[in-house]
Amino acid sequence: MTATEQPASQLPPATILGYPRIGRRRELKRAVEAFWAGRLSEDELVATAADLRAATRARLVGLGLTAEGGAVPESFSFYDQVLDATLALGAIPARFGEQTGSDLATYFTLARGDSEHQPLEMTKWFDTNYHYSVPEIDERTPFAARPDSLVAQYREAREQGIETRPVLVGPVTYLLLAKASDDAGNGFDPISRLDEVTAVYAEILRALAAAGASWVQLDEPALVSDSLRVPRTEVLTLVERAYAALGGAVERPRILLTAPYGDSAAAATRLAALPIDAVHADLVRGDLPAAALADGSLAAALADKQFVAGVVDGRNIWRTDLRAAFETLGALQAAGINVVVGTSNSLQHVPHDVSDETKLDARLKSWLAFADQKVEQVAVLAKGLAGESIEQDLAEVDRVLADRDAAPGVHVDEIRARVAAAGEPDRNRVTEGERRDAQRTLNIPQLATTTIGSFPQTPEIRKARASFVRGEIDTAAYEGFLRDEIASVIRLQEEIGLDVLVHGEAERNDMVQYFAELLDGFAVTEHGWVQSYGSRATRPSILWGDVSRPAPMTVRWSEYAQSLTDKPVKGMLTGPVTILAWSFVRDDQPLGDTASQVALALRDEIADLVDAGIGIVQVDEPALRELLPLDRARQAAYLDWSVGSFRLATGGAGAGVQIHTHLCYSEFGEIIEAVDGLDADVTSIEAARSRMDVVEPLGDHGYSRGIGPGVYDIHSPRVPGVDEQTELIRIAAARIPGEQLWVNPDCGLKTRGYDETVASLKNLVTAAKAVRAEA
Ligand SMILES: CN1c2c(nc(N)[nH]c2=O)NC[C@@H]1CNc1ccc(C(=O)N[C@@H](CCC(=O)N[C@@H](CCC(=O)N[C@@H](CCC(=O)O)C(=O)O)C(=O)O)C(=O)O)cc1
Ligand SMILES: N[C@@H](CCS)C(=O)O
Ligand SMILES: [Zn+2]
Repeated sequence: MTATEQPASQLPPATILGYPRIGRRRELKRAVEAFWAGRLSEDELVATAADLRAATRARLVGLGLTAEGGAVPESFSFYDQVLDATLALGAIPARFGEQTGSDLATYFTLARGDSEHQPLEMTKWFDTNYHYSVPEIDERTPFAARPDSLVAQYREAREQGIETRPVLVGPVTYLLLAKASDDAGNGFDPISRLDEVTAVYAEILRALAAAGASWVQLDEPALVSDSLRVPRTEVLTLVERAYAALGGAVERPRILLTAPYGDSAAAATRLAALPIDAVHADLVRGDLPAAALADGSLAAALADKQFVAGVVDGRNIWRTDLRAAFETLGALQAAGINVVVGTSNSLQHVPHDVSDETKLDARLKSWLAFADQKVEQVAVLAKGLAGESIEQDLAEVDRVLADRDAAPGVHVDEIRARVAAAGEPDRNRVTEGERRDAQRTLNIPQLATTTIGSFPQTPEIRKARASFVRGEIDTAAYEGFLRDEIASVIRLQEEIGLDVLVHGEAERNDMVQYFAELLDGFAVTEHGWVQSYGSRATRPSILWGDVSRPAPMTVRWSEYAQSLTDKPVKGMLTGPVTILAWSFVRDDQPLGDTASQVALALRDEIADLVDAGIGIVQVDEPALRELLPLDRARQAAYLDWSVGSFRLATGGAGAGVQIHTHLCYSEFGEIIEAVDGLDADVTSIEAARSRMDVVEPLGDHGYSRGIGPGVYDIHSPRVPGVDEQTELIRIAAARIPGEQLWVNPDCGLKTRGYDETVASLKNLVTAAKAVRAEA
């Protein structure tokens, strides 16, 4: 039987794990934000979402997925897939009280908070730049199946003539990503409630089966991570327990269990033995166990199920090497495995469609594949597996890959020679003590106050930039606008009484894209939006060639800001690791090599800033933790090149130049050694939400550099009072000497409004003064 003649119960030969849900023109963002602003009714929002889903399904079928049999995933979300699971499980934390509005109103209250409730915390989803809403679970959290919206979406698709596959975060991953709520007893771990939660999943599956769903997809990326609370071997045992129960349920759709974002090889044979119907593995970042594949034991274990081979990369935008992927698939099929062609993970991390890009260089464009093109690739590979000739497609990709390799700018001899010549001495500054002495001329007070860099990106700033991009205002008008903005931000900081000022980053559309636009080797997109969290998105730049800096990037803005004040103004750069993490990077050389090129460009920028009279330069690395491999075995090598690239960027700064860095979204305790290794003079970190928990490991570690644990949580419009910030500074000051301790917010202020920013910063300065006076 060929793959096109699968029995009805089989998953069709091509599928993807998920698709972007924000819409090709960010229709969902606009609708959701209009709803929040009261400009759109709930019915209108719901209708817009339904239209988007219908368009997505139709497109996926148009691109080659089968309309029947569950090939099309139903992976829509209004805000976040983990939050969707929280609602589907009825796991509303008690602190939100009785929610009397609609389900959607409750959903957004959990996501965003309201005047009485802090929102659920947001944190990074595995090693991606996507953020999920962290479930809060305790011994009493109620669990009750709420499958209504999953069932409704499935039915909606059926009415459209498409039989979709509902997608849900699986029970083990859900609980391992959850945190114990503040009401939980000491030592409580949400995973202790796995059996109850699994029973609720079984009910959800029953409801889907009753609605007619033939397949459901449960995502268990916890299977590939060494960064969770329990060791990976135990995750596998938990998965076995949960799926033995789910698989044994009488009324259920067929279950596809996925293991995206990493290597599940060590678990493969045991996953194959689960009483479910299909398993997936990410074959881009991981493998199948070679020995079990060779001796036939894996195929034997998989005999009663399908295997979704994640050979098309859902994390980047390059055209897949179809010939290599086809060889992998062919070998699996030859080994007797019932193969379905799939993606490594959900395509939610890539933009919609390359053909939307009208300004990209045609040659570069021919190398790219966004979500739609990846769906087509999956479909082509499936045809090949079914015995159709796809040689033309394979040859076309061979040609494209060769063209990419030979294109001007991809390998630039001077850049490579400079990287090769960079040695250890270039990564080492003089000792910390010598630098501390040299930096005394900066006259930084004890408990110095500062901010992280950005001031509010007001609608006026965004509008001015949009007008400039559209050609409605000229360069002089736009730059005049930015200078006025900088002048006003400097004036404001002087009035507030901050010690170390910033220029405010008004000129930046994004802290990575801004640099990518000014560096050679990068391209930027018009419509390549990727969801970062909720309604917010970024346009990751495309790092396609060797990177160099044709001209200074930030110097004139920092120099202008410094000319307006006697206080020190920090220069503000994004570090090499973060520039890589938040871009789509080339996949034809080790990341460390690419990072060195970016680092050298930044090194030149720092030299120019210093020449222009800037004495303090902050190099942000909020993504340092994010890129830490999920697989422990690969972490040391990562830390080596990532820390090395930061040191290469900053290593040219003289002893008197104070280098700052900033990290947010970090489990700081986990990477404290790496942060120490950065050898920055001052590091600001997120700490307000965890009430300075981080200070403890710092004290234990004997941390001797400058440190600024955030005392103002910038994630919500709430204004932290003087007392609250004083208390946090006191906690830090009890552990960290005043000359080492900096007082700052958790992160940049770009998403905040001016009213709350000014009030919060005034309180911050008052609080710092109060604690200074206590010394
Ligand atoms: C610190 N964070 C960042 C991450 N990744 C990045 N690449 N950058 C980051 O800063 N990851 C971790 C966190 C995630 N946090 C955020 C926070 C905020 C946003 C966000 O607000 N995104 C905006 C888009 C920002 C942007 O690129 N703006 C551009 C384009 C603006 C735009 O949409 N223009 C409109 C027209 C505007 C008008 O006429 O008024 C249009 O094109 O239609 C700019 O400023 O020029 C968002 O809206 O989602 C993201 C991640
Ligand atoms: N300098 C940046 C860092 C964000 S992580 C900002 O202030 O927005
Ligand atoms: Zn930050």
